Amino acid sequence: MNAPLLSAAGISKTYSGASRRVAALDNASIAVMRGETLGLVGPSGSGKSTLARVLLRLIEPDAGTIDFDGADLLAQRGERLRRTRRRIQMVFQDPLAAFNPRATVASALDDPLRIHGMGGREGRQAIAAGLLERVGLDPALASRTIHEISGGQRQRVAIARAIATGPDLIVLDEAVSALDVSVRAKILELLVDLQREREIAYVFVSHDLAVVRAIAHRVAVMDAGRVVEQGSASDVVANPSSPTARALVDAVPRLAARPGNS
Ligand SMILES: Nc1ncnc2c1ncn2[C@@H]1O[C@H](COP(=O)(O)OP(=O)(O)OP(=O)(O)O)[C@@H](O)[C@H]1O
Repeated sequence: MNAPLLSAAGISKTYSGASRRVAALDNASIAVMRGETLGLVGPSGSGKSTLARVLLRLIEPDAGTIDFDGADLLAQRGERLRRTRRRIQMVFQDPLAAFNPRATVASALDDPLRIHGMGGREGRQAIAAGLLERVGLDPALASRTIHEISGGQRQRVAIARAIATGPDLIVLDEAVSALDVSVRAKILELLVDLQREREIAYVFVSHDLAVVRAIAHRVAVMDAGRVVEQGSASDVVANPSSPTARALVDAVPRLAARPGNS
């Protein structure tokens, strides 16, 4: 069997505030294969976002190891880490928070290309136009500000920015949760198409099991900072083995009623 693209093992993280300590991750482990989508589900506060941010090296864990494509991710610093960052991108729930709202779409796309030294100024403009087209946006949107486009368009720009550097992995944290149902379906379709085209792996964090069921090959179920169950998306939905997964499935009657739907 092939080695996973990313494998995180024994990850623990405690937040220490002035008055209390929160064990957000407690010995959590996941693995993601190249080109696959791992759905990360669990109740509110179970540690999904913290684990996503640990994978992106936005939060340093207290314990654990992360292997990314055969290298120790947590040991990487400086130029070595910068090169890896190009290969692990992110899309978050609220693109308004992720972008400077007064920046133009063109500059939002130019940033990662410039930072990673991809193309000269004109080359980057052409790449950005191609990216916009690929995510289903009119390249004429390039001159608008992030503030001036719709939520669905913003999320497409976020996806364009994420794929700009040719990543192997994109971590998506509630990336479609704020979108209405029809826009959500189109964005999920785009993500699936991009994955097929470019063999990108996704870690797809969502509180919505129905959405995860639609996009993920495998699912990891989190509770209280631990991964309590991992399996194929159809198995976890049809035969949840942990009380946490059972509760998530029961909360979506439509899913429980259609276990054979794969
Ligand atoms: N910066 C922080 N400082 C202190 N505690 C935090 C911080 N971020 C998260 N926590 C706590 O850590 C735990 C895990 O939070 P996390 O956001 O990772 O969970 P989650 O599963 O993503 O939740 P949700 O689905 O509600 O977004 C929660 O108890 C949360 O209150």
